[in-house]
Amino acid sequence: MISLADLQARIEQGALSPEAAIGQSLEAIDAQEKTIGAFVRHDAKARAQDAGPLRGIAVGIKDIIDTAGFPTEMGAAIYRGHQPRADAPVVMALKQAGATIVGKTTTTAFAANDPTATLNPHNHAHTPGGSSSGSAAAVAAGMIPLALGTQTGGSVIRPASFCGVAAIKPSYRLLPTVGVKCFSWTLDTVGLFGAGVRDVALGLAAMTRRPELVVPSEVAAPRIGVVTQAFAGAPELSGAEALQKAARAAERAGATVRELAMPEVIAEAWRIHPVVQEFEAHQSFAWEYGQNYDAMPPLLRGRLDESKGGTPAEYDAAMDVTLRARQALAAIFGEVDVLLTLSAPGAAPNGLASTGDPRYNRLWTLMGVPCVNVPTLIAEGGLPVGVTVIAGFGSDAKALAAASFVEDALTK
Ligand SMILES: NC(=O)CC(=O)O
Repeated sequence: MISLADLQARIEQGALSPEAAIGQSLEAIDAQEKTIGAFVRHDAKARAQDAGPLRGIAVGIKDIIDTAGFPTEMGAAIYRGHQPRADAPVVMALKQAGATIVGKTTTTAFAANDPTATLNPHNHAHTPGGSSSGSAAAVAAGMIPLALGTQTGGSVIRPASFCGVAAIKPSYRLLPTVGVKCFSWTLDTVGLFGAGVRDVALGLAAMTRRPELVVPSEVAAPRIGVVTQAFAGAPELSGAEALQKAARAAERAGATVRELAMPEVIAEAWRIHPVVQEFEAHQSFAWEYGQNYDAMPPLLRGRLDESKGGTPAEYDAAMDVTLRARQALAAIFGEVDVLLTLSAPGAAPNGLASTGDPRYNRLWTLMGVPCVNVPTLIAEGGLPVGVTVIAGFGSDAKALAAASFVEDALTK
C-alpha cells in the first residue's frame, strides 16, 4: 500500500516530486483497476499541485460526494451522468490542502446495500465491503494513499476491516456533509481511508487544518475498555480472535485493558439505530422512491417498502433513547481513554451479493463518536480482519493516538 506519511516526507525532503507521486498512483490505477474495479471513473491525466501539505497526494472520492470535475452518480441509474456544479466542502478542503482528486470511487447505490462489482484486493472471490467499497479497495490495492468514504451504519469501518486498511469515522460533523447525498442526517458521517493510522491522521489533520490530530511520535499507553457488544450477537471466530489479539498486544505494550459492560440504554440505542436510519431515509429518498420507484436499486427499495410504516412517535422515542445513550457513553469515557471493539463479525463474506453486516458499527455511528479501524490479523483465504478503537465525542486525536498505539503493539 502507499503510505501518505512516507510520500509526504519524501516530497518535503525533495526526494520525490509531487508530480512523480501522482504519477505513481496513476500507474498503479492503470495496472490494477481493470481487475479490482475500485473507480467509477478516474482522470489518467490528473496533475499535482505544488503547494500544501497534501501536494502529490492522489485522493479517491466516494461517488455520493459532489465533485465539480467528475459526475456524481450515487451508484444508481437514476443519477447516471449527474454533474454537480460545485465541489462538496470536503473535496474543496482536500484541494485547498494541495491534494489531487484522481477519481470517483465506487459506492453501493445511495450508500445503502445494493453491492458494487468491486473486488476485495486480498481475495477476488470476496466483497471489499460497503458502502464505501471502492475507497477501501483502492487504498488496499496500493492505487492511492487516501480516499474519502461515508458511514451511516458501518460503511467506513467495515470495508476498512475487510480490506486491511486503516480508516477513521470521525466525530459527527467534524467534517461537513454538505454536498454529500443524504441517507440519514443524524447518522451520515464522512470518513477517510489510508494505509495506516498515522496516514489517516495526517490526511484528516490537513483537510481540517487541525494539527493536533497528527499522531505524536510517542504515544502514552491508554486505558482501554474492551466491549464485546454481546447485544449485537456473537461474532465469527476470526472476529473474536482479532479482538483478543489486539487486546493482548496492547496489554503487553503497557496499556491497561479490561472488559467493559455497556449500560442497558446503550444496548437499547443499538436496537433503535434502524428506526432512526429508516425514518430519515424515507425523507432523504422521498423523490427517488416516490418519483422513480421502478428505477430504485432493489435492495434499498425493498428496505424502504418494509419500513414505510414508521411513525414520528417511534422516531421521537428512538431519538430520546439516542440522547440518553450518548450521555451514558460520555460518562464511561471518564473511566477509560478508549474502547476497543469489533469492526466486523469476521472476514469479508464470500461473493459480492452482500457487503457484510454493520451490526458492530451502527451503535457508534449513532453515538457520533470517533472510530478508527486497525488492521489486526489475516484470516483464512488471506482475508484481513480489523478492530475498532473508539474515543469520546470530539476526542478524535485521542482515538487516533490510541489506535496508533494498538497498531504499533500488533507489530511487536
Ligand atoms: N451507509 C452505511 O453505513 C451502510 C452500511 O453499513 O452498509
